[in-house]
Amino acid sequence: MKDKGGHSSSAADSHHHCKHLDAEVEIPKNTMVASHACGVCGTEAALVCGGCSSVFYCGKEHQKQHWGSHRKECLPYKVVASPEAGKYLIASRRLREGQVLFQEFPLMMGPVSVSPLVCLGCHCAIEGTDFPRCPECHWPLCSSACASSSVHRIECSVLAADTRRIGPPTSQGPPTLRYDSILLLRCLSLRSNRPSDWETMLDMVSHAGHYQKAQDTVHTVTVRYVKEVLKLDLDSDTIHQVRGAIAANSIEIRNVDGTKIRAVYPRVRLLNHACTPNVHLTSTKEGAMEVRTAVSIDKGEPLYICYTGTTLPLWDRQRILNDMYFFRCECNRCTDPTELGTHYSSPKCPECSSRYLKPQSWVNQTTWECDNCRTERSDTEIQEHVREWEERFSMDDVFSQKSVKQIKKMIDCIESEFHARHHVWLTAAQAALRELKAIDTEHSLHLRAELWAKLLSLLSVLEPGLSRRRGIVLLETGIALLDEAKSEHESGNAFVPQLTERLQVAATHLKEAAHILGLEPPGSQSAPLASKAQEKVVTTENFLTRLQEGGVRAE
Ligand SMILES: C[S@@+](CC[C@H](N)C(=O)[O-])C[C@H]1O[C@@H](n2cnc3c(N)ncnc32)[C@H](O)[C@@H]1O
Repeated sequence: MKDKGGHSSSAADSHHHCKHLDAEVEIPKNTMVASHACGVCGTEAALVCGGCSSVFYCGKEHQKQHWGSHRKECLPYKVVASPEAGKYLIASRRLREGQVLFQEFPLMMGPVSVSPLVCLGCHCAIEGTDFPRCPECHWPLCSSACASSSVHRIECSVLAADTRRIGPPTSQGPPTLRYDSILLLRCLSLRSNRPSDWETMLDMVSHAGHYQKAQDTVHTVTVRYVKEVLKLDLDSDTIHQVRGAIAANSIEIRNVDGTKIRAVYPRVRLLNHACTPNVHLTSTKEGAMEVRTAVSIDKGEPLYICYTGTTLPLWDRQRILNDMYFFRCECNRCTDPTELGTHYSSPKCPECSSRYLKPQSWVNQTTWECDNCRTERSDTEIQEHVREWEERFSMDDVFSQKSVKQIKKMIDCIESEFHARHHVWLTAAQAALRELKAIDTEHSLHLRAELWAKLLSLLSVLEPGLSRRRGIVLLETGIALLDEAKSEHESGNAFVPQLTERLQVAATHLKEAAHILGLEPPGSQSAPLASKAQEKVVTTENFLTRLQEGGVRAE
């Protein structure tokens, strides 16, 4: 856990200013300054702002003079590039945890590539079979009014060229790739409607060449539909490029009704990937994306989000990154054979049972080896073994009708086969917690508290700092400890020092939960959870006070 600092934001800011002016403004040796003019007097500049590297000064005097206005624009991050990772954002000064770096609206949004029926006007799911269609292009809508929504107007006349109605989905059914063309058409429309956004679109990394080479079905069908059926007046290369850019840069978000849609953002798209992210994304209720640091970040460190989900095993993360983003992840977690001490993807050695097998490299098709008895297993064997266990425990009803004792026995059995931080353990623990919620015995409360605490310690490694998910797990762990303490106290068997200790831990977790969830943008779905965490802090502290006064009664 990172230190929370305890500075007020204004104190932290003023600290940045001083450091910024006194220590960070020396221009790097190789920087060309001849072509730059001082941002104040226009004469030749010798210094660059160390914060954003975008404003130049003839000397410190003018830099100090300019800071009053420049500080509002001086960005805490900047864009750099490398041959291996392309362009990406790095911290341009030390960032404290929980700092909002920027908020921005999408360049464009639209349905996910393969989607169930969704309205092209408001992006809400279309229910039932008797839905209206746009009178011009015949695509399904949730209401006739949505035909005239500004977002649907972008593509409607182009879609209407499909007079044989090959594109519009005919009825409710499984998710269809026909929706893949919608965001593509919207992004292609930027060319004539919003030239500077079109430049941004063309600047995005596109893996179109890979898709074409692999004859990717969705990519091929969509590009052919746009070119050959809709007869869009654009060369095929540009259509391929933009479709590839959308695939590599769009982010899945939730529409107001919870439907999955996707959006491309001008700056968020510059965030590279790591399997343990250090920045956190949240949608605001106005539809902007807020980018916030999850942990404190040193100057020069890249800013990372996780493209795959932090709780997938090693091979699933690598497969997604390889197949969709075309790179091999070499982050701290993927290059550490213990995955930061969690052994998240590895089983116990089947021969000596004293160690966990470790991948010999982080690529697929590796071998896994025990560093005690040197037993080896192939990647395929390991994945199959883990998958078998996972299938048993990923079913929703795996623990239904089971007693607390039976649930505990099944979890113990997993812990004898895998590390207690393995993802099979996580899958099972989540299913067990859903079931235990409905069982109100002391035994159940005890197991709940134990599982939540272990889950929290795992998540604190996989997704450290101020992520919303970690906030929710802190809240649940705090509540579980509080409930356990109340129940023990009511039963009359409680040992007060032990109870006090447990309540103190609960209060710490709940306070942190309230802090993390309180950082979510106003009006977001997490706002009620922040209030709930705050209420539980009060309950826990009252309980503690009464316990210390000796006249205890649990609420
Ligand atoms: C959303 S873009 C990120 C910005 C991108 N680097 C650029 O140059 O525009 C995703 C692409 O960036 C590259 N990328 C992202 N994270 C990476 C990493 N950790 N290592 C190597 N390449 C990475 C991959 O090409 C990926 O498909």
